[in-house]
Amino acid sequence: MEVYDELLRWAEDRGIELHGVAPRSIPGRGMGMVATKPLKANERILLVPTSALRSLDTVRTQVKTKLAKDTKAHAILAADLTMDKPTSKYSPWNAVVPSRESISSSLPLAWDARLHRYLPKPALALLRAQESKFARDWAAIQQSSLFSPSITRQDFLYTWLLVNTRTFYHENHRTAKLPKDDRMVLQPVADLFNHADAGCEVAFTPASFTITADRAYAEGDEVFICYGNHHNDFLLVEYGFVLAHNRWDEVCLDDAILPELSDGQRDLLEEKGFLGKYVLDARTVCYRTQVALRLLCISTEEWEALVDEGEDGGEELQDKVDRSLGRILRKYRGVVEGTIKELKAVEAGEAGQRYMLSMRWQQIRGLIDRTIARLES
Ligand SMILES: C[S@@+](CC[C@H](N)C(=O)[O-])C[C@H]1O[C@@H](n2cnc3c(N)ncnc32)[C@H](O)[C@@H]1O
Repeated sequence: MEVYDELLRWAEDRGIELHGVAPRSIPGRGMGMVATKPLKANERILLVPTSALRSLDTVRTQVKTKLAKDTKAHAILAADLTMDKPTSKYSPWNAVVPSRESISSSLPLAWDARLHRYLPKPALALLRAQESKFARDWAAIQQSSLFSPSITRQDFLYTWLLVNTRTFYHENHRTAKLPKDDRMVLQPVADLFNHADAGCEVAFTPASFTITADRAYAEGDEVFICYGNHHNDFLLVEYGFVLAHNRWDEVCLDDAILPELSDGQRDLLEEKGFLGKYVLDARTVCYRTQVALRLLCISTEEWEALVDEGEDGGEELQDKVDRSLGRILRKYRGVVEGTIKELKAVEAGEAGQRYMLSMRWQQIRGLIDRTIARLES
């Protein structure tokens, strides 16, 4: 625990206040914050003064001057972290952030690319977007004379992913003029809070960031914040984990529904703005799915009339739609089962990465099973 004691001393020197919480190692989650005494709802548990943030205002002058003017904040912060030496003023913080191995094991961007095809569709789309952001930022580093000798792609990928998983949204008079995705800061110590689908309140003013208990916690409880209302495909790609219980989780049904449609039906759905992005959550299928399924149950003319009038077609049609959904989900369940089986035979990547993918597909299967059971009840 020595490095954490050192971090806390360093944090105190910078005006960071912890009240009733302390960092602890949490199995399966790296480090996390734990209540060191009973906490009451609305009790302030952390304060980080703005002066303690690592932001565009604190990066080295050479990073600012040598990178092109349009370089994104993500790349600037990552470049600045890459330049930290063991003697850096941030070394107590650098000593506690996850290792290179832990980052590259957990985040799909750093995985063996042969595993990417096993990501669910929304996760793969997020990964492709992340790949192009990283390529843009890596190009900015390579085109500059910032690093001499130059750094490797792996060096930069590590700090880029650290920034990806540890930054907080922050606005000041300067960043308010920048695009939203450039308004990011690193917060030593606050970045040790893990995520849950509901958690403590995070707020900022020009003077500080604060974290306030959302409810009472007993001594020893892990205290979470919520990184956002994210489904598990998002958490997997952006943060490298999935939650076992996630009220925001959802499953994309495109691969279940699109194959059921004829070319003509797809064209029609596209024309009306209802092609794809079909989503199932714990309670319901989305409106887009309801509209698309109706096209499988009635004539094109009847369907167009319903869509144009914004009608649902009544109970009898809803029964047909529910039966159609049940049939499609039972079929898609077979596809999901096939992916889980296939993953058992895959040798690419690490066992833990394949386990994570398998766990995600099992969650998808669970959501499908619960929906089938609900439709049949
Ligand atoms: C802001 S950091 C939180 C502190 C981090 N656990 C550490 O050891 O430094 C975010 C990272 O923590 C991990 N994490 C956060 N919440 C988690 C959770 N509920 N389950 C598993 N890992 C989690 C993920 O690796 C994520 O990328």
